[in-house]
Amino acid sequence: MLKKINPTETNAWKALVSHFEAIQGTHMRDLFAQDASRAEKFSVKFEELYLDYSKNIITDETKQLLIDLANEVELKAAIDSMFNGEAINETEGRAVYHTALRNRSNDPMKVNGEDVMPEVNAVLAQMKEFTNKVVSGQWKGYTGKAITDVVNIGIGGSDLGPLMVSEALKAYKTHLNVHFVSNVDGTHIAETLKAVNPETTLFIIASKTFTTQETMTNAQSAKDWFLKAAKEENEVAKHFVALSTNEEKVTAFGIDKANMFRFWDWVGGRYSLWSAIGLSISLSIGFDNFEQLLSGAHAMDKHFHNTDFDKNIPVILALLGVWYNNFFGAESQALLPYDQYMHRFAAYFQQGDMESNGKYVDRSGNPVDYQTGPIIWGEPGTNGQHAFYQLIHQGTKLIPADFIAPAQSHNALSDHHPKLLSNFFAQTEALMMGKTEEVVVDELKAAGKTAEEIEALKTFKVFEGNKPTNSMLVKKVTPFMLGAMIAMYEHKIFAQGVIWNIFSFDQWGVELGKQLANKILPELGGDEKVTSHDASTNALINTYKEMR
Ligand SMILES: O=P(O)(O)OC[C@H]1O[C@](O)(CO)[C@@H](O)[C@@H]1O
Repeated sequence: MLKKINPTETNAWKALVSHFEAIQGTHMRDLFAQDASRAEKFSVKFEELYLDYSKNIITDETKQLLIDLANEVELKAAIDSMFNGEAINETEGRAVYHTALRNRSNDPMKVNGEDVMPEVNAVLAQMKEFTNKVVSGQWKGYTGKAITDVVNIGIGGSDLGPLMVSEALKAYKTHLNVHFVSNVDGTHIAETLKAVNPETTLFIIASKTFTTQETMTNAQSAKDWFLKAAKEENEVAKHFVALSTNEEKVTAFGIDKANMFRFWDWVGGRYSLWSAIGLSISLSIGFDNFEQLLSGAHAMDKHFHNTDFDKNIPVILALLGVWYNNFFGAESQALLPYDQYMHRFAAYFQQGDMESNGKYVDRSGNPVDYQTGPIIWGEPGTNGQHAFYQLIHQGTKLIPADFIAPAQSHNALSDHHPKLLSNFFAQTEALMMGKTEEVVVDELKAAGKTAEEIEALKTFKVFEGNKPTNSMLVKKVTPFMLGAMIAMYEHKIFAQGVIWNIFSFDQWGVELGKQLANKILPELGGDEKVTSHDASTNALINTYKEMR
């Protein structure tokens, strides 16, 4: 079980409060000038990943105090609890064991005294066999044709992970075209169905609970569309498979249990891409590559579990996040991949982070009086540079940003990649160094501006700098490396949740909206005026009824 320690009552937190006062006004420019070993000291290598966190507003003392904080909240014991399969998701009474799904060592991992590895391995074997059959064309549709298209129907954790990974690893794509339908907006399924042929399309219904409104609605529409062509209900078995923990609901929907890929309640939705939920990934990049993804995550799991905090990448990222979130008052965290294939990475971690750490109640059930999870956002570089970087450079908000890039591109066209990376390096340098008034004035003089013009312009051209960034450079975005990076952020989120004394693995905050939608749905039928809600909601519903 996780200890219930209020972080703000630790000695380390109190020391960090004073240290923050003392460090205010320190510029990273000066920290670099004072210490030639700074980049070396504040960087870590893991496999073919290099993390440079020297462009943060930290000193040796900051780092030590943050590690003291991690020790005082007993982070190491919490990590052990997770890896030991304890029911650390207390409000749902469940273990948090996505690490077992990628446990390539195959050493026993137990929940309630029972080794889960035989079941994990059995589902992996089922996924392998199925993937190979579909990819090789051995699996036939109802008219005897091989599958060409796969449609994954799921939402949240049953969509974002597979979608993000399939996009990030497109360079490893099999011949199958994998589509993702999540939104209950009929446009999503309708547009997808326009592009596929019922004879050659496989539908994957991905839902842990198999009760989610969006997924069940889309699945039913897909089934209706399919049966319009195939006519016979028994053909469904050749075109529909389910990924779920709920066998009863799967069979009630009409999917044969033989076509069901199981997972377990100790796999959280937003941590499920490593489970059967990853079937669309396996079909999209082949099972061997899916296994590589698992291996990368497993390597990061071992690093997180066994490495001292001062070299532990997820812990370092977590502590830096706490530093800005709780002491500098930063409200958000940007994820900026300089890799077009990773264009859904930030969207994926919006769920991963915000559904995990968006909590205002601590582990004792009391409201916290400090900030918890940040707002996660981001877009791939260089697009972001031409959109929102202005605010990061010269706005009034502090936005810590993670820059991520591969040294080797999968598409080494002429000089695209050096140009892309020159932007990455330039941005992090500019954010840190800024540009002083002195330099601005010199530049304006050199450009032939008059003293008057210089006076009028100079303040607009000054960059304060001192904007924190982490830089992650990987050799190449391979399945292994992507697996490692995803696991890295998963563990960062967990470590932060431990520090903030919150439960990171439930998501009660998504329930109220679902309940109300279920109440409102029947009210949208008929023409009578609705009066059962607040005035605003009544007016919206009634105006909708007039307009439809
Ligand atoms: O896989 P399911 O059960 O359909 O749930 C989908 C998603 O809905 C949520 O429960 C809430 O949005 C997520 O945690 C989950 O990933």
